[in-house]
Amino acid sequence: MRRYQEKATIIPKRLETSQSQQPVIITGSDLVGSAYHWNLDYLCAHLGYGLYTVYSSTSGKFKYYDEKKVPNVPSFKPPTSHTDMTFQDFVSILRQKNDSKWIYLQQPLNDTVGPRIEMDFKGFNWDFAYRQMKKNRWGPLTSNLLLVGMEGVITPAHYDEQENLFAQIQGYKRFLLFHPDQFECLYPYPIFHPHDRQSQVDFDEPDLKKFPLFSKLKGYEGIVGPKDVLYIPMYWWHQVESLQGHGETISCTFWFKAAPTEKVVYPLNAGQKVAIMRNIEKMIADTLKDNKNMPHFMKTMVQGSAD
Ligand SMILES: O=C(O)C(=O)C[C@H](CCCc1ccccc1)C(=O)O
Ligand SMILES: [Zn+2]
Repeated sequence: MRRYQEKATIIPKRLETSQSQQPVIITGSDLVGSAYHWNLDYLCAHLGYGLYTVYSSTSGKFKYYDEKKVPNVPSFKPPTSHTDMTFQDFVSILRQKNDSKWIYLQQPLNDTVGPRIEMDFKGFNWDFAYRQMKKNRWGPLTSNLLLVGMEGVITPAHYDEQENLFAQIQGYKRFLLFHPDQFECLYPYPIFHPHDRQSQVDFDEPDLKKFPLFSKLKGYEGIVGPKDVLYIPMYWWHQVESLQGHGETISCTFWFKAAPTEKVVYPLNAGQKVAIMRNIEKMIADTLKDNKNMPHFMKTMVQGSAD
């Protein structure tokens, strides 16, 4: 956890998820056992010639942004660019070792893949995946994202709105995870901002004047290696780093929709509060139309009610 807090809680290792929406590193699941032999050469030979989205960054950090929201912030400067290319082209750029250029392939697995990859994909331990889905009452599986990163790439702190079984195939990734109730310490961007769901705090140079509560952050840390599966509960913040010295990383995510909320039980849990805050923020943004008034409007709303 380096400078972020004195000591992190180590993410526990288990044989499967527990029903408590807690992060665990699952060992021995063989969730992607049929892909343990995946490496760059094998993927080059068998992925076929479909196009893959490859992000590039000058800083090694790949802060996700929603292109559809860029018009909302005229001054927004995208921190990464992306192009679509064949996997073969991606690997040849990767092997040029041009260290000023950081690249990161992030592509949902689709039916353009060759027959060998399709066979490997069919060979995933789907029983295990569906057992976790049923046990935790998640919604349906939505997508499998193939991630191939240079060593050293970082995905800065953000949260996703789906449950995630994150399978590591090659290389090592350090995860920092933070419970949704650490919301106040991570200063998310406004919902209308392209960096919605991302933290405004640069973990390497935190501006503690602007983000004082960041120094109160308490989190979990875990390193996933080949064959490990990390359960990232929905709404949990996470930052991911491909560790130097272990070569490029290959991962595959299994994203599931949220469990349908049957009866709302009070008190609400932290994730439900995030969902409600997001809905309210969206309604206000839609009503105000002009996002500039948002901060003042919300401050007035809160301060006006202060007794
Ligand atoms: O699996 C996760 O949730 C991660 O954050 C893993 C992360 C890459 C995420 C890419 C991504 C793209 C668009 C939206 C959300 C995430 C990594 O491994 O570097
Ligand atoms: Zn994520």
